[in-house]
Amino acid sequence: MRLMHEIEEEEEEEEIEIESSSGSIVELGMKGVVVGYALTSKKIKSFLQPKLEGLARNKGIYFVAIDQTRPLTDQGPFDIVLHKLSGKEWQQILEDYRLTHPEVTVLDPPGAIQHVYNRQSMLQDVADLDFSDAYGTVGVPRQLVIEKDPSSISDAVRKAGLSLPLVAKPLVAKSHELSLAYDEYSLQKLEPPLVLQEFVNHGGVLFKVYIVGDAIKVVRRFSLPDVSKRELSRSAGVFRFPRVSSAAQSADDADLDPCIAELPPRALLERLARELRRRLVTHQVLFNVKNASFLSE
Ligand SMILES: Nc1ncnc2c1ncn2[C@@H]1O[C@H](COP(=O)(O)OP(=O)(O)OP(=O)(O)O)[C@@H](O)[C@H]1O
Ligand SMILES: O=P(O)(O)O[C@H]1[C@H](O)[C@@H](O)[C@H](OP(=O)(O)O)[C@@H](OP(=O)(O)O)[C@H]1O
Repeated sequence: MRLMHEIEEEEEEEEIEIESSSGSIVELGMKGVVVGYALTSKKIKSFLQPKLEGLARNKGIYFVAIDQTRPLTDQGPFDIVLHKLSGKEWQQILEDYRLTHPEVTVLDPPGAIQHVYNRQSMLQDVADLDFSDAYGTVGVPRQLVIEKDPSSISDAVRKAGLSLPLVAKPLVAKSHELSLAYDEYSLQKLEPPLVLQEFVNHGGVLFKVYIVGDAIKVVRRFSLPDVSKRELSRSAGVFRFPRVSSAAQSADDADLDPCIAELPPRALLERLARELRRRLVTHQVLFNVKNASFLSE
């Protein structure tokens, strides 16, 4: 991204006109920041809302839709390319564009996304943190990656010594996709590639932490309730929980026991954000924090 003072110094630069996503022609002069976006229609609906566009416009930030049927280099000029599309062809287009336009910030480069899309590589960074201080500890639940062959799962689980119930998540992250397997026999019903994690009782509440730059925002969400030994012994099967802890599950205003409702200490989040930012080369960090009982394990 060009810095404001650099833009101001470019005295000879011509004013440019762009068509904003609302369709109106915008004269940018020398001060605007143009964000070209390539998003799914789902993401446009959830993210690019009129309120955001208005706020951004007031700050001189303009969102411009990228036309995927035309070469990227023929569009813009952009200061930032914001995208959430997958596919090899699109990745190649972005990589080529980054080479010819090093002055443009691509959010995020395909290589950096691959790293956080895959739950194994993403969680490896967390496991490597070796993070423990006065405010708590951070770790990854005991887990196992199953690449293929559902019939081998129960053997692999036994060998790894994982305890039931087990949480199953697609290896390549798919938001809010989650299943819970209560018994060994049912494990063969799961669909690899996936990550199997020991279920961690956490009081039915979790904290979702959003970090962009120096800004940290924590929200409280309802989660899966604790599983007691008694319940485990009486339950069998695989249960899907596709929307667990999604935005509709907000517990921000719920009247909860302070023991489970207390937000994670700010100092812990700041340190965690700092550490992860060093390791994950993406521009945004988003992670879920279970409550104090999880952190103190
Ligand atoms: N090992 C676990 N033990 C207990 N509950 C878990 C465990 N892992 C995940 N959960 C529950 O499932 C939810 C989804 O967790 P997951 O790690 O799959 O996040 P995600 O799909 O990456 O979420 P998002 O896309 O919302 O960031 C968590 O919010 C939590 O409620
Ligand atoms: O609303 P929160 O709890 O923050 O969860 C988000 C997930 O973390 C994102 O992964 C979702 O985006 P994708 O569906 O593009 O992965 C995102 O989808 P959305 O942009 O359609 O709302 C959300 O589901």
